[in-house]
Amino acid sequence: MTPLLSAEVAAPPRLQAMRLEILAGEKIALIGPNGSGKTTLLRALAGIDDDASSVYIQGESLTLVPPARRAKLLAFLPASRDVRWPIPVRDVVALGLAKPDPARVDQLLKRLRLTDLAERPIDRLSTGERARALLARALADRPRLLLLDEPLSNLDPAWALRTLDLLDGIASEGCGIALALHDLSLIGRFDRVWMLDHGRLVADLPPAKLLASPEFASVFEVEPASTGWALRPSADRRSSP
Ligand SMILES: Nc1ncnc2c1ncn2[C@@H]1O[C@H](COP(=O)(O)OP(=O)(O)OP(=O)(O)O)[C@@H](O)[C@H]1O
Repeated sequence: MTPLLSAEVAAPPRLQAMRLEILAGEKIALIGPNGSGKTTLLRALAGIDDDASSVYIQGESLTLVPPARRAKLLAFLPASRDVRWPIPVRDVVALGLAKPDPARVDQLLKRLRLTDLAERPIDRLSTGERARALLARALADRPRLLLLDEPLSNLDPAWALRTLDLLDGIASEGCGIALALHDLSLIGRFDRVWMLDHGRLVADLPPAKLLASPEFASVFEVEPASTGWALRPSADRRSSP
């Protein structure tokens, strides 16, 4: 099957070279400790930084397509929820569309339960509400590939699950998704996991295999416990401060 995304990433010194593919309808969880390179990788795949990466979506080179076509191919959601402009939520969502489509904006506001907040300036929303509004903007033009940097991090448990359900529906229509997250309990919702460590792709595995792999044990200093996760015994914990 021809991949939806085909990329050779080269973003030294923060990322080592890696070759990546995403199939249509595939959902990838991107995990790794703080500073391992998740944001850098998503930005490289989105063609944001001026690096030597080569990214093809549906066979089209990201560096060659005009901006309007690019918006149809991919959307990138940054991890920051910081929006300083007092723009109404409705208008923020509309910014995700190449052509005006008020019906689509209404549909997304309803889907993300933002209709009552539609006229409120986005800088006067809670962080989680703002996260939902920014996600709505990313989804607006129905891009083929979604690159989402920690979209669940400010959401309450119900909204994290609703968002995953929403993404399941979008993936079932053929959209590819790569999503950075820290909540390891959610990786079972994804088809594959890319695990980064110090800028290197150290595993590309289905979730169950990843969790059982020696790479997981060595990269994350945690292990499953009755309370969720527990720190693994390690030299730095054994020594007194
Ligand atoms: N603008 C920058 N210039 C130089 N180094 C940077 C810059 N931004 C990030 N870095 C470094 O690149 C490395 C990867 O950062 P990146 O933000 O991609 O990590 P991450 O996995 O997304 O981390 P987190 O889980 O904390 O969000 C880190 O060591 C970071 O300090």
